[in-house]
Amino acid sequence: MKIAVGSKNKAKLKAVETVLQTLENELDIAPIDAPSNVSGMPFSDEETMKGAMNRAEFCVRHHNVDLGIGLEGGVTETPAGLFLINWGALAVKDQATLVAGGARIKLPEEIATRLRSGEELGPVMDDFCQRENIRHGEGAIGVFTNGMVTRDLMFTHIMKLLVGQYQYRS
Ligand SMILES: O=P(O)(O)OP(=O)(O)OP(=O)(O)OC[C@H]1O[C@@H](n2cnc3c(O)ncnc32)[C@H](O)[C@@H]1O
Ligand SMILES: [Mg+2]
Repeated sequence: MKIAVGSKNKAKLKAVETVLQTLENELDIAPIDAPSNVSGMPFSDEETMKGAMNRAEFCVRHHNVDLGIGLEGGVTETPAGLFLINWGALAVKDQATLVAGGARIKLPEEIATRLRSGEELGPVMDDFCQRENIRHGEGAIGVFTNGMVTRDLMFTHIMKLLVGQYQYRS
């Protein structure tokens, strides 16, 4: 099975490999710089979902693959504060794109304030933790859940929701 993933982020690629390996041994997974065509820091469910769908659909439009996967992180305002959110999309040529949402947690007010003034979560997290490339590893969700749910585990759940829907439809 040929798969293109619209990202080179390590946490995203790990989740895609983990879940697709349970389907088939012969996997050909290509990481692609697919444009999300949304802002670098999406600020709503709608925008984050659109980013995931755009990445997945770009993969099947521009590459000869069976499946295109798009995973996108963002934030959204709620009555309880600014929440970290994630969406995933699975595209197959000439079929409706499947979507699924991930676990969400409230970000600390110190982080939320910086995002509301226009900064991106990736660099803000590295600065906050005084470490590099948190977005490729445990992610903000891993940091603020004490490692209980890391970014790759959260994306693994989204991937299971996508692949399960794909199997149900087939
Ligand atoms: O290379 P891509 O696939 O774009 O991966 P990314 O890490 O930039 O991830 P997204 O574009 O999906 O996320 C949008 C922004 O939010 C940041 N972000 C999202 N989730 C994060 C997390 O759990 N930890 C740190 N940064 C995160 C990310 O670094 C971007 O600045
Ligand atoms: Mg990004």
